[in-house]
Amino acid sequence: MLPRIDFTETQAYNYLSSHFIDIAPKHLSDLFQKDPQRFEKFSITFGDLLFDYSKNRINETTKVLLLQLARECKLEDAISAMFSGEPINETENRAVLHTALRKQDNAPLLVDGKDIMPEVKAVRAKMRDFSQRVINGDWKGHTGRAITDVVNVGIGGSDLGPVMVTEALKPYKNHLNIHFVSNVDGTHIAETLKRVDPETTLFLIASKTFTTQETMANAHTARQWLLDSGAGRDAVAKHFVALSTNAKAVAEFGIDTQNMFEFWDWVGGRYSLWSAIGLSIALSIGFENFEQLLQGAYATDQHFQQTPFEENTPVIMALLGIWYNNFFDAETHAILPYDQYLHRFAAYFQQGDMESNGKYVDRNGDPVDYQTGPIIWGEPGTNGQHAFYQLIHQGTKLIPCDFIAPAQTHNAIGEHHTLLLSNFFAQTEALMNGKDESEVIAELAASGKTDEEITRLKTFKVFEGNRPSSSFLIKKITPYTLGSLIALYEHKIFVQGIIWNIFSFDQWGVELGKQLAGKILPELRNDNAISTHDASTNGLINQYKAWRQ
Ligand SMILES: O=P(O)(O)OC[C@H]1O[C@@H](O)[C@@H](O)[C@@H](O)[C@@H]1O
Repeated sequence: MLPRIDFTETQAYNYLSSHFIDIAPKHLSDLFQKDPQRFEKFSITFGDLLFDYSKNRINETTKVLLLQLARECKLEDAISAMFSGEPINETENRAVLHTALRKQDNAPLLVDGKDIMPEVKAVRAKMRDFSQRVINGDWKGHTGRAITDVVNVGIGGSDLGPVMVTEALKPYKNHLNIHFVSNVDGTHIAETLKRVDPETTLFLIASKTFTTQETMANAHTARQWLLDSGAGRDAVAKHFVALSTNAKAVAEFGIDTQNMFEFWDWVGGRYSLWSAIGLSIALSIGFENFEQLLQGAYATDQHFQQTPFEENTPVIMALLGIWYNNFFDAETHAILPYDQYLHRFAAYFQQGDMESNGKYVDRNGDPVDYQTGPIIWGEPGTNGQHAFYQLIHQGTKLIPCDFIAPAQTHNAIGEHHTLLLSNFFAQTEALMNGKDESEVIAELAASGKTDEEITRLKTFKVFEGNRPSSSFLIKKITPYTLGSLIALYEHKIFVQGIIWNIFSFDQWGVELGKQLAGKILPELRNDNAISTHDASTNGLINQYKAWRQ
């Protein structure tokens, strides 16, 4: 069982509350001036990844107190509980073992007294064999032609991870075209089917439960499309495979369970890209590269388990988040990759973080009286700079930012990467230092402005700075370093959930909307006026009925 500790009642929280009063008025640029060792003190190099957290509104005391907070919340026990397979997802009575999927050592891992590693390895071997056969053309479609296109049909955790990773690792891609269909909006599958050939397309029906409405609707449409093309029923076995925990539902759909890649209820959907759900990744970049991704994540798992908290990257990431969320009252957290290939990274962690820690009930079942998970958002730089950075620099909200950039690019074209990285460095510096009034006045005077103009304009051009950021500089985005990076964020989410005393691995908040949609659906299948809901919902439904076709 996970500990039940109200972190706001710890000694560390008390100390942090008074320490906050000291830190809040301090400017980051002063902290840097006073301490030439600041970068060395507040940065961690882990493999090919440099985590610089020195541009955060902390000093050594802050760090000591935040680490004390983690200890008082019994983080160490929680980490071993997760890795050892205790059922820490208590509301579903399940273990949380996405880490087992990337485990590289041979030690057994028991869940309910049974070693799960042989099954994990068997599915990995099956994925290796299958992906190799599809890639090298041995796996044929129903007319004997090799597969050219793969369509992953899934949503949420059965979509976002594979989408993000296949995009991030495009430089490693082979000849297969990979498509993703998630939305129940028929447009998504219709537009995808226009681009593929029924003779050479393989559908991966990715659903942990194999009951998700969107995925089932899209899967049935895809199967009908195949049959409508003239293919016989036996063609389904050559063009459909399932990635799921639910063998019964897979068989009912008509997919041979031979063509099912299994995973288990101890893998949360949003943590499942390491499982059979990653088959689209293995098909896209080859199994060796998929294994590299797992190995990179395993390196982070070891770092997380073995490194003292002082130098433990996910622990520090999490504690900084708590510092802003619970002391500075920051409501959001921006993830800003300076790498076009990482353009779905923030979207991926919107689910990862917000579905995990967007909860107001604590582990005792009581409502919390403090803030929990932040709103996660972000877009790649430099595009974000020309869109929302205005608010980050001069808005009224404090937005802690994570900047992520590779030192080496996969596309060394002219000076592009140098230009990109100059923006990355400049933004973190600008957010921290800002620009004071005297600098603004000097600049305006140098540009020939009159005294009157200077007086009128100067306040608009001042940047108060003191806006915090952390930077991840990665030697190169490879399957291995990407695996490490994703796992860092996963463990950050875990640490925060432990400290906030919430359950991070269930997602009851997604159920109510599904339930109500199930009730409304039959009401939309006829033309009768509806009066069973509130006035707004009735009004919307009735206008929809009046306007459709
Ligand atoms: O993989 P399946 O079971 O289709 O679920 C897909 C998604 O469904 C949502 O409602 C959430 O519960 C997500 O956590 C999950 O990833």
